[in-house]
Amino acid sequence: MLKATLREGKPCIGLWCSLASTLATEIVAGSGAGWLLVDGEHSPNDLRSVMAQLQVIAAFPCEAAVRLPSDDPVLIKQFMDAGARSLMIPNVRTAAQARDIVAAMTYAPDGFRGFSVGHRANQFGRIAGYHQKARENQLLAVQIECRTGVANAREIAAVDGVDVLFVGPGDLSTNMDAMGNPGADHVQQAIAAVRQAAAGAGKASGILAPAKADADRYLRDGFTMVAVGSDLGLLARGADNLIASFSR
Ligand SMILES: O=C(O)C(=O)C[C@H](O)[C@@H](O)CO
Repeated sequence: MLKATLREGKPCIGLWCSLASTLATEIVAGSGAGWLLVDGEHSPNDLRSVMAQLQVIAAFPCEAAVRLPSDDPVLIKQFMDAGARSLMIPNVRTAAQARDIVAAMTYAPDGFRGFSVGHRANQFGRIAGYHQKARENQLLAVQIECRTGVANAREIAAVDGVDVLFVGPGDLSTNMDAMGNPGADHVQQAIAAVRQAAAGAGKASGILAPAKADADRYLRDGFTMVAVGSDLGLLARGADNLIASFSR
């Protein structure tokens, strides 16, 4: 399981599912990836399409992590009830925000996740003790994507219930006046600071790195939850390159 692997400090290679396609996600789930990110932020996904992708991923030894469009506690409740147990939340900037996200994922008395006796997450009431044990199997990856998040990374990493500091290289570089250039020196320094903040709190760090050289370097540096490509990128670039190969 992704959470156990990361807690052992071991890397787990993942892929990003951006096409909002159950079939494409099912194809990618068979790749041997340790986790898949089902994107609800920048992809035309909704609760039903994400649930359909969770259903197909369930057939594979691959953890489904769902990125929500925001830290909205109503969405956290709905997507967790639909079976998402590993969440990625974009643009987390403060420890207080991280604590609120954890609380939204947690049943009372430690949190305020809405209670329902039966849903997909507990196999419609068939998993005895689900509500009492739910926190044990949940994973929270918070995205650090701006200067404020980087500055607060140590405090965010220290929040109980945060498992991963996950760098969004596109947003981070954009928010650091280096749009589209996460390789800029000052952005790389920020990325390293996030990794170090996570490590200092005994937490994992993650990043999306579709270029192999970058992914290899981030893995060497100590990132462990690393996404190394996406269904969208593989299809678009693969199609482009195939057609171009006949026009030379
Ligand atoms: O900021 C980023 O980069 C990410 O969080 C990943 C992107 O949102 C992903 O959709 C690829 O473009």
